[in-house]
Amino acid sequence: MFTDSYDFPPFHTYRVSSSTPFSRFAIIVAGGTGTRMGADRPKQFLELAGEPVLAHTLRRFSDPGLDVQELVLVLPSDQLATWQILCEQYGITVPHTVVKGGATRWASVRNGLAHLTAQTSGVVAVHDGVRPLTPHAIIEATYQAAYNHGAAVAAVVPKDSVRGLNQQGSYALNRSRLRLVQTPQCFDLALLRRAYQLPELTTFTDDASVVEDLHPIHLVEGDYRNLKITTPEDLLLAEALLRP
Ligand SMILES: Nc1ccn([C@@H]2O[C@H](COP(=O)(O)OP(=O)(O)OP(=O)(O)O)[C@@H](O)[C@H]2O)c(=O)n1
Ligand SMILES: C[C@](O)(CO)[C@H](O)COP(=O)(O)O
Repeated sequence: MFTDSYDFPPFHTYRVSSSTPFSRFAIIVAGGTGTRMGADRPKQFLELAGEPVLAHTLRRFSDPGLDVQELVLVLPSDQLATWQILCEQYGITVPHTVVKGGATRWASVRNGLAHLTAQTSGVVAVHDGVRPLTPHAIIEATYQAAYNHGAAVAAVVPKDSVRGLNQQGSYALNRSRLRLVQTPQCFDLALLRRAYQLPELTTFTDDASVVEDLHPIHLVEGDYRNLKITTPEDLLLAEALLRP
């Protein structure tokens, strides 16, 4: 939870906090093409510290301490064979199920969720395949917060000043009231299913924006190291952060 004066109140409790263990699932979305990276292949397959970006991400979620029961990996529909080759080449043995992605992140998440039909209850994390550095504590805290509140996403305070745009030019925004949203984004399974039955809107940029009309989103303090690999310099930063 954030502790500054603009902390979001815990709007209402979706489920009372308890030490009862709950089932955990994860959907790793890696169905994008990486246009902003401009590489010769989707950025999730690029090498980071000796192995594909996606291998790092999968390993974070397969940490036995998290006890994720089912790991679904969503890939571009024309890249399934590539991933199989990479798994053999790099000896990637993390147990996971591969699902074909869609034209948008929303469609990829929906396809991943459709794979969890056998599951009746629990908390599901949606995580960008291109966030390979997420600390264990952030994943755990987001699962726990979603168990207690129904919907929880990791977010950080902006470090830079922020300006909005208008017809005259631009104007200052109060950054203490803003948060930069990361993944994981964790949800009660039934809630996420309901949200993804609604039509896709062009305003959806993440899962919180899909769910928020149905349920308040609880923010968990994220981590500046939880980079999303988007443009070439992000890969350099990630390499530096992984250096012992
Ligand atoms: N149709 C899509 C689009 C995106 N994603 C995934 O959503 C995450 C965040 O998206 P982004 O960083 O925008 O990835 P890309 O869409 O690949 O990048 P770009 O927008 O530069 O093309 C990534 O792990 C990406 O693979 C996905 O699963 N399916
Ligand atoms: C989901 C996300 O990573 C949260 O910050 C982000 O919204 C993805 O946006 P992108 O435009 O697909 O990179």
